[in-house]
Amino acid sequence: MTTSTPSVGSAPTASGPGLAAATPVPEIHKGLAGVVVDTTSVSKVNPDTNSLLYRGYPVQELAATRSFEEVAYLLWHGDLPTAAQLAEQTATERAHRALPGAVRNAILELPTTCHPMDVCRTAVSVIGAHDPTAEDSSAEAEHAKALRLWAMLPAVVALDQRRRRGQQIVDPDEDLGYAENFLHMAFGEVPDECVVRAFEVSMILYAEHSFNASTFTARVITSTLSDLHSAVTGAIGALKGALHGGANEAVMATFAEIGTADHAAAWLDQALADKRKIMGFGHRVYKSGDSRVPTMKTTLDDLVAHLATTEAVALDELYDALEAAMTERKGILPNLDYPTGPAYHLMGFDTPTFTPLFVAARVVGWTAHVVEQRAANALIRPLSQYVGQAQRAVP
Ligand SMILES: CC(=O)SCCNC(=O)CCNC(=O)[C@H](O)C(C)(C)COP(=O)(O)OP(=O)(O)OC[C@H]1O[C@@H](n2cnc3c(N)ncnc32)[C@H](O)[C@@H]1OP(=O)(O)O
Ligand SMILES: O=C([O-])CC(=O)C(=O)O
Repeated sequence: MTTSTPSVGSAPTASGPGLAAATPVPEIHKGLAGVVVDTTSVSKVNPDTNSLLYRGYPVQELAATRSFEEVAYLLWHGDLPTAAQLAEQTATERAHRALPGAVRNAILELPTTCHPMDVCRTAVSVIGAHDPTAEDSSAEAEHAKALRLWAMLPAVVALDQRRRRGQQIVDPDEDLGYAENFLHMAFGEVPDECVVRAFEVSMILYAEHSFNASTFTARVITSTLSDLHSAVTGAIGALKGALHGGANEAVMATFAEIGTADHAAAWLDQALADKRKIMGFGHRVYKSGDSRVPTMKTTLDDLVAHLATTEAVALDELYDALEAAMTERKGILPNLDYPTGPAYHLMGFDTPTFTPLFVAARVVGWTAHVVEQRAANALIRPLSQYVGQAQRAVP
């Protein structure tokens, strides 16, 4: 429903259609912009220093030196794992990679006309329905469920891409690390180390980002004392939108529309004249660049140099040309979805699979927030300013 927008600010009174003359106008924070709603110790996004810390560690350093498995442990437990802790987590993760038959069948029942994010969302819901500990909200049970869900999501994403391509499903390989196994299940082989590392870096960078829209959704759902799978299912719905995770898919659509680097500036001028949002640019919190982009862009450049195909080089040139034009015209910089889109394309993923890859990474952050929200819960229920009809009698 569209209503007249109340003034944003702290004007003391308002008058207008249907409002009593002296109704006080509260300060409206449209989109909750600038509002601090709670504390968190999972990650710190600092737009002033253009930095992102996971449990205190700079994400760039983690991406350069650590595995995604180690980063997942860090986000869930607050500290990097010892060798024994990592070994225990790894054993559990590898033991839960294969999808239960009911989950696999539920995915295979879904039409290939639906978006892969719908498949992810449905799969998590089915996994929850079959989990005998679904209603156990102790921190221990929540961590165990989070770990199993994280272990299963690569199989969900890979299976869905393969069935859409009419390919045989590839079973997980317990001898491979998380990233290698994910790529093995998606493509039937483990690609070169450069590709594996690029994929792993993207997973680390995508894993967590404080109170973004999908994480906040997970926290809202948790705040009602609902269960972890419901929280993740809702978060997937929030991530799907093009203003959030769906932008990595939309970036490739933009590149396809532009074609080649020499068309980027003219395309952008027309798109801005048409008041279009340019996907992969801008951010609610960072206003002078997304802290994760330099790492992911270097990773993309490494991938392009490694592949050294005409297509890869042309895509990188188009990337640079659109970024340069957008910076010059609007001063709006890329967010993480801008380099991950072309990187996933060059790795061989189908474009609609990009946002499910984000899901597979962000499930770590979401579930860390579910546990944190539950530990110090308050029902999340903001207020609104009513701007509809004044009270009237039913005729
Ligand atoms: C991993 C992630 O989820 S990162 C985000 C991924 N999303 C995208 O890439 C989608 C494109 N980007 C956007 O739509 C926005 O930048 C958002 C939604 C991410 C953040 O937006 P907000 O903080 O709400 O800022 P808002 O949309 O009000 O933008 C402020 C101004 O910059 C403009 N602007 C911001 N981003 C863009 C963009 N990508 N293209 C064109 N203009 C933009 C707006 O039009 C607005 O201009 P105005 O003041 O003249 O009206
Ligand atoms: O923080 C945000 O609003 C969006 C984002 O970059 C993310 O979720 O990674």
